[in-house]
Amino acid sequence: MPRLAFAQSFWDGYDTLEKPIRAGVRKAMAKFQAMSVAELNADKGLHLESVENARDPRMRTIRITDFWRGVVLAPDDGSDTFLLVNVLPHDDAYTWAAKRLYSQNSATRALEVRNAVALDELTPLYETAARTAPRLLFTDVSDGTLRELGIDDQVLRAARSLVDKAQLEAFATLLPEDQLEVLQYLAEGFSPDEVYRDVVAVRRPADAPAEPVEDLATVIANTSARIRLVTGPQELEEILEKPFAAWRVFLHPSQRRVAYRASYGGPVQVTGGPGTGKTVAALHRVKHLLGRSEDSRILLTTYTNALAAGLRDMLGLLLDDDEELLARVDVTTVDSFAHGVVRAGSTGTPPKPLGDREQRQLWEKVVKQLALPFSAQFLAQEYRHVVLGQNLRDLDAYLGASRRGRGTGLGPARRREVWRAVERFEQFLRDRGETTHLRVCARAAGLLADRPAPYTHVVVDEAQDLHPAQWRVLRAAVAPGPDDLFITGDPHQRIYDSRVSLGSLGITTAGRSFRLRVNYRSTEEILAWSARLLAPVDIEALDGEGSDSLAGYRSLLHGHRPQARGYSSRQEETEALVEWVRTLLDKGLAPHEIGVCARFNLSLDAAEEKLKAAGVPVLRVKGQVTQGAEGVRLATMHAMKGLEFRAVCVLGVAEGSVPFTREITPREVDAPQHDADLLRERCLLFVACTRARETLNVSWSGTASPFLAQVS
Ligand SMILES: Nc1ncnc2c1ncn2[C@@H]1O[C@H](COP(=O)(O)OP(=O)(O)OP(=O)(O)O)[C@@H](O)[C@H]1O
Repeated sequence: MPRLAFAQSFWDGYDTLEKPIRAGVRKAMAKFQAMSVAELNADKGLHLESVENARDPRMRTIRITDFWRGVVLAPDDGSDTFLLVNVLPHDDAYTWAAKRLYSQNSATRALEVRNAVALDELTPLYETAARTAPRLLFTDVSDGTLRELGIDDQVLRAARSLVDKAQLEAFATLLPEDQLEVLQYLAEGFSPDEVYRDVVAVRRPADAPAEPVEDLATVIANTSARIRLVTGPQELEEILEKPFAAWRVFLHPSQRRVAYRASYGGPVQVTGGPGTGKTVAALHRVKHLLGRSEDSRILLTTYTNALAAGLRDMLGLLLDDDEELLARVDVTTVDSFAHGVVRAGSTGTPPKPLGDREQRQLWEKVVKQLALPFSAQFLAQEYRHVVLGQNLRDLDAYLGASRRGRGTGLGPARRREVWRAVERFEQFLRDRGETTHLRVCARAAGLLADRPAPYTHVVVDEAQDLHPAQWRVLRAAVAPGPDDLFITGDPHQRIYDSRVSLGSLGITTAGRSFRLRVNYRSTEEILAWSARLLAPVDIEALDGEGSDSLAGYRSLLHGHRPQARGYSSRQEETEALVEWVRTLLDKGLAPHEIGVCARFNLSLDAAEEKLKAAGVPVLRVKGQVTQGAEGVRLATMHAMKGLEFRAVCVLGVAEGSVPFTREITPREVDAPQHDADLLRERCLLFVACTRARETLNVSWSGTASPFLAQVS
């Protein structure tokens, strides 16, 4: 019996096919599992036929319905794997198939596809223009180097005709996948060695013979990043029945490498810009760790309860709702976990954690009572960054502590005054039966330190915002050793005021740090626009050592440029929002595929009212997102973390609001804190904008936010 495989190009369109066409696909595919090659060729219903004037002689089409045909790559070398590459209306299927050429990449050994006809047509035009260009894109890379990286004759000629990155992007949909990625990395300025390591080596099979083996079945087996092999009728039924979630199956090689490495010597750090599949990598790591031993117990954490609920659903999907496996994973936030530990270790009612605003009020009371020369804001920050950040328990520890990163110097006399304030603050909390989340974390870390670690592995998503007190809980939840911590995060998305040096907390990732660069969520236009928001600033690395960058960060998707527009009044801006939402709904977007966000809940109230009045269903996202409920999602910028929508409108990006003046410590009070506050607000806008998959609309009334100066 022949074997059957599905290319990613087929899945890209599968979910949008109508029911009868999907049924046709299932019926046709079942035949591939039931008949011999000779029977397939003779089957009248399937009508397997070759494509006239095809660039690839192995191209065939098959009947799906009267009007739809499947495009199949058929082996002609005696091997037995058929590959379904697309399903299209009859005429389109033939045109598409005739232009495509499948080939094996000489370096990665994977199967790639190109639009050979378009490449032949376009290259000479670009070559003519290139003759008079002052500089070509790949001047500095020799033919020999390009060939070692898998570039073949046709692609080499095209590459030599390009003058800049924009032209490379214009070729992107025509070029073979792995070769395109090699060229994109080179165009970003990565050295050939780095490109070999990050693009070729991660794909090339470990046991690849010196000379490529060319039979189609072997080449298909080398292409797990883009092709799914189906082993039996049950698997076929399952994958065609369920909505297809590409992230479950087709990992980018850089994702697969980090998630499925058998074992690491210690903590691992995976960074990458928004939408690069860090959460997906974390989930696959959980799957791998569960499969390694029946004794593994895993803590999977993320930042908010809403995100934890989303992770739980995704994990269920990835593990096919296997109850035994799911029972071995706790998915929660660090705070909830810490509360659980403290609750289990104490009798009586546990103290109630206060929110930021209530804590600020308490600090104000302290300042007033003790008549101190500090502001409540200063004390709250000192307590958070220095006292809790370093887990200082008494005056002596505080007197000797480093206050790196704090702008105002404090001599011993001043420190004594601060400590008096700390003691008074904590006394207030005790008297009122209250606490703070970070104090609960400090307590939980202490309790965990005295007992055997409850987990064999801890996987941390959205790690960039965790406070040292939260890291201490995670450190204590698993014994130091191989595969203890797997950490994913993006320092460009830091939106809370946390500063960490992971090394000083016993979490060293040196030699085990990886970066993801391909964005699966947003179009290149949205990414490039959003990345410019961060261009003027330096971003500290996730582990607190050195800085991070978005070099090489890119998307394979293309679309419209984001719109940024100012209005003369709030009312006009809200009216434009309603119009924008209506246009998207008319285009066929479902309400829940549209996200509207703003810095303040107040701005969302106005938007909600206007949208409702226009008959548009809306749903406020606060904490948990109600599953299944329909409505345009309205969320503050903070609540947008980790979410994504086909279209996003960021409202109210005006001076005074973004950055929010009240949240910015005056420069004269504390210069480093002032800069940190501004950076946090800038990152917040970046997070909001990078939630958009296809459409991004940014608006304001009055004067635009100063952060928009670099992008428009
Ligand atoms: N290998 C993949 N194939 C297809 N889709 C993928 C893949 N990896 C990730 N995605 C999709 O890309 C989107 C972003 O992925 P994910 O949420 O894991 O990224 P992230 O890096 O954690 O993003 P952020 O930092 O912005 O929260 C999701 O819709 C996810 O399903």
